[in-house]
Formats: sequence, C-alpha cells, structure tokens
Amino acid sequence: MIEFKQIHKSYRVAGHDVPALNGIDFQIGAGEIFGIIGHSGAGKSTLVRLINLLERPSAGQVIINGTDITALDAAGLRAQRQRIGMIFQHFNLLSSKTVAQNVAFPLALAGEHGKAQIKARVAALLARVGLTEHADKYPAQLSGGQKQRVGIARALATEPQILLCDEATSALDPQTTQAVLQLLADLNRELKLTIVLITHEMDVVRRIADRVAVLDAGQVAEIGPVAEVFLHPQHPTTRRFVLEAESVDEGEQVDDYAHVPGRIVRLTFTGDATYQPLLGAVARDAGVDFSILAGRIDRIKDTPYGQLTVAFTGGDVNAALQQLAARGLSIEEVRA
Ligand SMILES: Nc1ncnc2c1ncn2[C@@H]1O[C@H](COP(=O)(O)OP(=O)(O)OP(=O)(O)O)[C@@H](O)[C@H]1O
Repeated sequence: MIEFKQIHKSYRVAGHDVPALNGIDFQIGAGEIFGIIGHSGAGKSTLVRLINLLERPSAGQVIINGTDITALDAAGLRAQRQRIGMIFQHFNLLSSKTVAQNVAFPLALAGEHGKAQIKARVAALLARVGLTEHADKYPAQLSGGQKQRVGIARALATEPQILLCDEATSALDPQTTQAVLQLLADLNRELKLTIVLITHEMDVVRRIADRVAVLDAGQVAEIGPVAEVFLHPQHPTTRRFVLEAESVDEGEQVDDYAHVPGRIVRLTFTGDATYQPLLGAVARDAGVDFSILAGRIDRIKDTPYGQLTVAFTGGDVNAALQQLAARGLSIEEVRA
C-alpha cells in the first residue's frame, strides 16, 4: 500500500517557491491499478516521482507498506527503489545497448545476479512481453510499442511490487496503446503488481484503472472508483476530461435539443442492466413515448455500461423514471 500523508511540494525557482502539490492525502491499495489524471502542470509527475523519491516532499510523508520512505537512509532507499519499476513516455532506453542488454541493465546494477542467472531472467522477461526474436536489436530498430515493451521488461527485471507509468502510452498510436494497456492489465493480474499511471487521457484510465484521482492545481479534485468518477463526474475538471474522452460538447448538445419536445434525461446503465430491455418495458408500463437523442455502450475496465440521452413525452414520465431508478439506473436531468 502507498500512502500520501499531507504532502506539500514546492520547487525553488529563482528565489521563489513555486507550489506543485498542496495537501495530498490518499492511499493506493496493493494490487490496484490506480490512475492519476490532470492537465499539464497539475502536479502528476511530481506526485508519481515522490513514490520512488526522485522528488522529495517539502512536507508530509510517503509511506509504502508501512515504511516512511522519506526517512530511509541511502542503503534503505536503494533497496526500496529496486521494488519499484518505472516506465516513461519516451521509453528512456539506452540506444547503444541491445534490447537484451537494456533489460539486463538493472540486474547488473543490483549486483546480486550471476551471468547465467541474468541471461535466464532476461530471456523470460522478453518472452513475457513478446520480444524474444528482437533480443539482439537496438532500440532504433524497434517500433514505439516494441520500445515500450522493452521499457516494461526492464522495469520488471528486479521483480518490483510497484510499477509507475509516466504517460507511458502518450507517444503511441491508439492500437498500440490498447495492446500496451492490455499487457499492463495482464501483468497486474499475474504478478499482483500495483500499477500507478499518470496520464492526461481519460480513455487510458477508463480502460484499465480500478480507481482514479483527478489532480487540479496540486490538489485532489476528485477520487474514487473509475466507474463512479467517469459516469458521474462532480468536479468541472473531471467533467471536461470525460467530455473530451467521449468527444461530446455538452453545450452544443443542449442547443441541438432546443426543438425536441418532452423531458430530456441522461440514463446510465451499468453491469447486467446494460443489455436488458428495460426502457421499452418501462415505457409500455407507464404509457410514455421516448426518443433516443444520443447513446453509447462501452466498457469501463471489465464493466459494461450504457449511457442514453432520451426525450420522454406523454403518459406518466415521473412514474417511468421512478421505475427505471428502482431497477438501478441512474438518472440525470438534462432539460425538465
Ligand atoms: N524541476 C522543477 N523545477 C521547478 N518547477 C517545477 C519542476 N517540476 C515541476 N515544476 C512545476 O510544478 C508544477 C507541477 O508540475 P508537474 O510536472 O508535476 O505537472 P504535470 O501534471 O506532470 O504536468 P505535465 O503533464 O505537463 O508533465 C508546475 O507548475 C511545474 O512548472
């Protein structure tokens, strides 16, 4: 478990303190995939770099599995860092070393492994990330997705319990992003690896994270299970991220509905309800008509969800909405 306790961090720039984090106080559970999302300058990189003490807090504590890492001595910190892997947006591979040598590097650095042992471990890691036949190539000969797989294999070499991902898919195309996220999700399950990923893309969080914290100006604006935060965003920053992810312009949409008669609501279905014919049954029962103005069915990690914007006319609309709510749908009024 990773605990941030009353973290403050400022940078000293030209004689002035520039605040980056302002009272961060939350926990990340062991084995979780935890997303940290925020706009540029929100403090994401600073926060994630506190976990391996690439940055030190100005005040507060970072506690990992009960140990206050801000209080460790140099040897303690070295040992702690081996239990934390990190991958980066631009991969940070050594260009003069082969794929296998890049992956072997942290093992050689740790100094605890013999040559044969390193060779076997590197082979196993490369097989796991699907790069066996690229072992002797140099980074420049690989695609972006392959480079990030090398980054992942290298980060996992010392068998860390925590993997930090700093915009790890931001330089990749959508298809490659999907494959790398799938690999991270599989590794999380297989190795019970805790994954902390920072991103400015809600879609990355939606695909693999269990929980998310939305950072805004150095503070946590919103935190919770991804489905909750994504489907019912409370903070304006979160709403903006969700709308970006869905390519929806809410203002435009409401204007478009100006000529649509009836009461307009947004219905959110999750889990099994997503595939049930609830809307038709309830409409028949309450004697209302409905027209669907917008809709999507998608997944948040493994949970299917549907969101429909619907205009109800005629009959007893209140009764229809009550019935839908009773069946577990959540209902937001778009226009009364
Ligand atoms: N080494 C540094 N020296 C001075 N100021 C810094 C340093 N690193 C970050 N900052 C400042 O701290 C604040 C938070 O930066 P940080 O890089 O953590 O944000 P971020 O959310 O990761 O942004 P981005 O997505 O652009 O990387 C910003 O105001 C930034 O200018």
